[in-house]
Amino acid sequence: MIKRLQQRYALTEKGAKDLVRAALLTMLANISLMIPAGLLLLVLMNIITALSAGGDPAAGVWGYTALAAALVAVIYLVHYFQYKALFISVYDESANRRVRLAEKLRALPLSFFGKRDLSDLTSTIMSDCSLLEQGFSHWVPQLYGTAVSTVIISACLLIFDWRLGLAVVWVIPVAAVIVAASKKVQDRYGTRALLARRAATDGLQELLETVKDIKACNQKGSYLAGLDETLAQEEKATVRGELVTGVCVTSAQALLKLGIATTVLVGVLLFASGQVALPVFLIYLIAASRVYDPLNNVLINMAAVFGMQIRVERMRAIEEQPVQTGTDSYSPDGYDIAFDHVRFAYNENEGVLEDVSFTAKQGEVTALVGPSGGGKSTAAKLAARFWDVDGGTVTIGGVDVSSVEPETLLENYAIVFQDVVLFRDTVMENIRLGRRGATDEEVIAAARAAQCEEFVSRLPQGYQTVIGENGSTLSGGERQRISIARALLKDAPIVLLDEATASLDVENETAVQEALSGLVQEKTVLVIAHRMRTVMGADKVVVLSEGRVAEMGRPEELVQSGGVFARMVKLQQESADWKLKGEAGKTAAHKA
Ligand SMILES: Nc1ncnc2c1ncn2[C@@H]1O[C@H](COP(=O)(O)OP(=O)(O)OP(=O)(O)O)[C@@H](O)[C@H]1O
Repeated sequence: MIKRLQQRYALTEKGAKDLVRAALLTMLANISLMIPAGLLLLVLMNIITALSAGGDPAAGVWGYTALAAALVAVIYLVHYFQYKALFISVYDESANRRVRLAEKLRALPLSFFGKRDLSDLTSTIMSDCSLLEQGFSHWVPQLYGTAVSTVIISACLLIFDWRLGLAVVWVIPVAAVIVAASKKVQDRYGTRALLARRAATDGLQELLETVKDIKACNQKGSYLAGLDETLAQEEKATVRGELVTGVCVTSAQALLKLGIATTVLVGVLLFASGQVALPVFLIYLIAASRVYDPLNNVLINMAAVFGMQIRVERMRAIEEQPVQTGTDSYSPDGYDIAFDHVRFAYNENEGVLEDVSFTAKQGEVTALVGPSGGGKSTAAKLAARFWDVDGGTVTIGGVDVSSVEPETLLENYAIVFQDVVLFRDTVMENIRLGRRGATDEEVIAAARAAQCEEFVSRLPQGYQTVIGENGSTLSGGERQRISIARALLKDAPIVLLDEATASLDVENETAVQEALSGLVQEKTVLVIAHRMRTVMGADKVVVLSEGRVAEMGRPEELVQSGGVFARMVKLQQESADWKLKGEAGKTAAHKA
């Protein structure tokens, strides 16, 4: 049973055991609430017997009082343990689930994130986790616990007096059949509402991310009309879902109320014909409401329990994703990066790299150049095992990167990407990310070498200034210099630079180039650069065009050979002579 619960609700073994414990304690709590009715019956029967025999109706009052006090203590204890089982252990499992999910996301390859919508992932991590937390503390144990306690109490009621018992319990299986029969419909409408809500969240997130471009393109009206439509669809789907649930649940609840009526009817008939005593009749009336109360609660939450399954599936889909694994320690022979007949595609049948072979030697700068979309960034990312190749191998000092655990592998890489990621933290901490544990002096030295000093000194609190989300308070060039400082601080044997100096002005670029020359000494440097100034200083150029190596060699040799590279150099020289010219309100490119 534990295994089945684990599978059904994506729980750990401990989580499943806690769920069973919580359900058992809920069952006990429900049953314990019936005990006062039993005691009341006992007291009433004794009083009636005493009165009819002319005895003292108050006899045994102290005994009953002591029994009642003991029962209160038992009920309190059962509810105390139920509370602990429901909330404390369920929240433990929930915390573990979140940590497990975060660990999993950390270990997943980038290909996974490329295929998943970010807002969908965020909602799985945030809202699905919260909903499951609520489900396992408020709904699921109650569902199972109430199901068992209802069967037990119903059996007792039927055994004690089957006629009154039947009058109370007949509605329960009928209500259960209504709910079970409506499960499919509730599932269908619940899923539609969830998908519509996701589409609305996606739309809102996209709006927030792209509001600048939408305004710039003057598309606010048409974009908002589309978003309005998505929100209207969500509203419609949610209302329909609620309506279906409402109809099913209210029908089942109304039926339960009918049970009280049949109990009264049967009870009055039996009492009038002298077949049951008044206290028994009254106790069945009390028992009826006690049985129906927890059932009512379960019915209210039934739709939510049905809806939980979709979220469990989404959670499980993430948990079952294959992760990139590998050894935690490796001993490469130097740090040459070698691509050997590498084949790679992001999506099936859409090859990006085909039969790519080249070596970036340690102590040299290897420049990847070529037309846009040729596969330069992809090759650099494969070198750091952001993705795994589909064919061939990528090795570092002779060790296949796919055999090394990604985090261990990345310890040997300093990477500067085109799209710099900064955190809402101080400049100091943003740079320290390059090497945790670096002293303030080391951070400042790296920042100086990356030409950050000049703009940091202008910030209100210098290195302690908190920069906005993703460095929004800094210019593109400043963000990139922080990223270079990080790489300098890391001082790793392999350096990957993707258009590292693209956002810098000429003056800063020269300074940063100097800093980078210090960084790259004795290292394996793979640089992606469109600017020929950067490329001509490289030891080796690999021209990637349409995913294949078109040419390879020293830059001067390639210029001489008159191939693709020579053509690129010529084009860049020509483009340096072009300028924009405004003419009668029109701006056009003309050759000067
Ligand atoms: N995450 C991704 N998912 C799917 N396709 C991608 C992804 N990243 C890149 N591509 C595709 O792979 C091809 C190579 O892209 P890549 O970024 O490696 O080229 P590049 O030579 O670095 O281009 P650029 O010089 O413009 O940066 C392109 O067709 C691109 O559309």
